[in-house]
Amino acid sequence: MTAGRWHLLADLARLTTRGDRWRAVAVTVMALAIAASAATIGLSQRWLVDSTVHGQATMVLAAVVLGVLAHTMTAACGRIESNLRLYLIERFGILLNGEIVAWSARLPTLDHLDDPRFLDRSSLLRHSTWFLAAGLSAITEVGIAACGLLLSLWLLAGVHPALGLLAVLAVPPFLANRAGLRRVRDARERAEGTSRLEQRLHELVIRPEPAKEALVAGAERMLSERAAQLWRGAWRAEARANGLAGVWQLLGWAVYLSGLVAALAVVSRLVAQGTASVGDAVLVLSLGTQLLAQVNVAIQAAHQVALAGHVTEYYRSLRERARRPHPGRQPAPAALRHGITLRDVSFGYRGQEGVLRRLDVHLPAGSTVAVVGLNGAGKSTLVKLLSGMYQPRAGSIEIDGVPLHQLDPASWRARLSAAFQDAVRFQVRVDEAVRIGDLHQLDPAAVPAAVDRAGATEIVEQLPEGYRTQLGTMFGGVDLSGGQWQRLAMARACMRPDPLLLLLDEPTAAMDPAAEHLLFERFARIAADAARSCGTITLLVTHRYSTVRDADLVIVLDRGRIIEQGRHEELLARGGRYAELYRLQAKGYR
Ligand SMILES: Nc1ncnc2c1ncn2[C@@H]1O[C@H](COP(=O)(O)OP(=O)(O)OP(=O)(O)O)[C@@H](O)[C@H]1O
Repeated sequence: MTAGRWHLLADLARLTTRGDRWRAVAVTVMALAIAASAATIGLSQRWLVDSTVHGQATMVLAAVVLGVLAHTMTAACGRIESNLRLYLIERFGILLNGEIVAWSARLPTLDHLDDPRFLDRSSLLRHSTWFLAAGLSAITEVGIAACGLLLSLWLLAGVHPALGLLAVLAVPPFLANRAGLRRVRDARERAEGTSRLEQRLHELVIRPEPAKEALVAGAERMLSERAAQLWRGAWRAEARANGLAGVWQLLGWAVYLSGLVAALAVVSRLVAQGTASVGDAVLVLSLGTQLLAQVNVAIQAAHQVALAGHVTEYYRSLRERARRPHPGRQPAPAALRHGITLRDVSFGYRGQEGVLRRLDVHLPAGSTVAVVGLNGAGKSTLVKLLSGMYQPRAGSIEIDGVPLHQLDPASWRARLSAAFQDAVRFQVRVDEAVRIGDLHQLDPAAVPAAVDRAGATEIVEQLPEGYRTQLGTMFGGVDLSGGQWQRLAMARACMRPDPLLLLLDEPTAAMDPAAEHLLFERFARIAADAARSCGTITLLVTHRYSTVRDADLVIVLDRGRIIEQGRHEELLARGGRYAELYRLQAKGYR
């Protein structure tokens, strides 16, 4: 184990005991008491045998009392200790899980969510909180088992120094165990990607939205069989590694057991020669078998520590990533005065290039900007860059002349409002689903006002319990139509009173034309008010050209490039790609 991991385990040890120091101390005391009583049992047995041989009745009685006390202490302390240990492990697991989720959510951009390595590691980490927690308590267990071992060896060496060699024979089971467990750990790590895929396939069959497509296509059987196949594959690989680890362990134990048999032969000889008592032989038998148990405990605990030590590397890297200060310190401006300027901006997702190429455009403060283009042109990607979810690979985005990466990401996001085509269907109460748009708004009137701005009041009034209606059937609530969900998403986007940038990425794709028309009329008024008060820019991504006629600026994207920009009339008059697409769509409606 590297110094870094020890460092981290020490960190985690502090975390585990945080707020529960006394329980942690109690566990350690109990474990020490168990280790001491194991040796006492051996001693009482020797005492019992020797006093019986010498006919010392009082001593026999005292040895029996000591033995009973030691056994009682082992049983009682064992029970209390294991309960306390479980309590600490579970408590720590909850704490750690909360931290992992909070750290992942704190990362300022989204590119880590496109990285399978990151996803595998964080999934492994979330599945391993028990290992981490158990690994920590295992550190004390290893220490205490080592103390117990030393005590037993000291007593054995007291009978004959050669018996102390049993300690050396405990090394092969340790090494064999380590080799086997390394295989198990590697198998688990290799299987993590497969188990994520298996989980995903499983969700496609058990969740209502994807399940309807799977059912229509008749693919549900194929999907569940594929999921089961993946699960079996991952399980077999782990089972194989476990089997091999078992073989290694057996080999290690075989070495130790031969040593124990040899130790018994030595002590029998000593008894025959009269240099050791029968009690000594009983002590060797008792301690030798207990030593076996102690070594076993130490091996299990060392296994836990090794597993925890490995996963802690991921824990540390996630923690460091979440704590790394963002270079952006400046707060977002109170109002936009000039606007947002993209200078030679290029971008590609992980391992890709050319999703956006050399964009140069100025979005004036207070304007309404429409972005159009064919599927895959890069429209949503532009929205993600403007919201700071991803950073340009080249060029810069400037907010009133300040590069976006110099702004504090939280402060910039607090001044954004957004509604997306694939809006999240929050399965919570209606008022909560809307309030998520701005959790800082404490005024109870803010939710109905936002719902009204999004033209969704009628929808809410028709629900059985109005704003208190539970949404989504997964939790016994009501389901909405696609367009109704989108209206709630729009209401969420209306929660912030003074956004600097209102991002609408095909927010009305699921709405009927009448609803869309009404909504855009309302939004035009809202945008105009916001533009007057703080220079808000409204950026609308759409495939419906009829909705962009009134925009101050239309940007036409084609395979990541801006091929045209200007007002609707200018672009029509130019007779280029925009005019072609506009006329094509208008013809379809005639
Ligand atoms: N998270 C991602 N990781 C990798 N590639 C992505 C990701 N998101 C989008 N892309 C790719 O980037 C390109 C642009 O996608 P984008 O969603 O920006 O297009 P769009 O113009 O909004 O398309 P549409 O009109 O279909 O919504 C596409 O080729 C897409 O495959």
